[in-house]
Amino acid sequence: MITIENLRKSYGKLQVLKDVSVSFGAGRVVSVIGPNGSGKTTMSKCILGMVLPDSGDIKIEGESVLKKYAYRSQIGYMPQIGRYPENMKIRQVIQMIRDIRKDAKVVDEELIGLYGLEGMYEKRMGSLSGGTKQKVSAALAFMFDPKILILDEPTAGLDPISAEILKCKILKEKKRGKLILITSHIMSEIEEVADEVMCMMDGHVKFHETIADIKAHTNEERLGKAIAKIMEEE
Ligand SMILES: Nc1ncnc2c1ncn2[C@@H]1O[C@H](COP(=O)(O)OP(=O)(O)OP(=O)(O)O)[C@@H](O)[C@H]1O
Repeated sequence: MITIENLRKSYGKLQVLKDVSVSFGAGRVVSVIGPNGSGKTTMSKCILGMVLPDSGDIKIEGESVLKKYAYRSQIGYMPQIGRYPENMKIRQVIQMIRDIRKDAKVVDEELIGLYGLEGMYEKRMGSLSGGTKQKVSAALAFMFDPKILILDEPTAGLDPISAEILKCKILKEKKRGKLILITSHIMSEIEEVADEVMCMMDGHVKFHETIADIKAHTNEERLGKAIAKIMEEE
């Protein structure tokens, strides 16, 4: 579904992506892991067209998406920290996005309901707690039934019940054939929702394997231990 070929990106002298090639298939949840600053968000932003790579290509269903924009309506994005106009009410933000996406055939309001956001519609974005802002971001990311979801540390700041709601939603959408890329540092969470782990290190793909293969070839039951073993080995 997404194929990344020889992607490179530098910010000034800092080479953040050094020849990244990887592909992700439909109906999969892929956890993108790696140390802080290893280039995970930069790769996601390249897929989203928010950062232009210096070289390489990104294809979605076989077609290059570089310098194009129509494809973005197929991607739902939940940023690490959602930034919204402070003065707008939740209701207005949701309405604004719905107006921008008037063309959307499906409007999925499941998370709005499960998170009880209607009850908070008149609150201004600037007055919301970090977790509530995350809930708005999650609801918006899933709203237009995108084929691809990119979720950057989606459960950070969510209480356990709200995190559980999001994990159930991720698994439900995966079953419907979506590709979901999740950046997370929480091993237990990765183990619960992901099928594959892609590990970035120093701008390269360190490994990209299914969780079952990672456990099998390291002979470790716990994913955290298995990953630590791979890091030590290489
Ligand atoms: N717009 C930018 N201008 C300059 N440097 C940047 C920019 N965006 C990111 N960087 C740098 O690129 C490197 C990779 O950042 P990136 O956000 O992709 O890492 P990450 O793996 O997502 O990290 P984290 O786990 O902390 O979220 C970092 O050193 C960061 O400071």
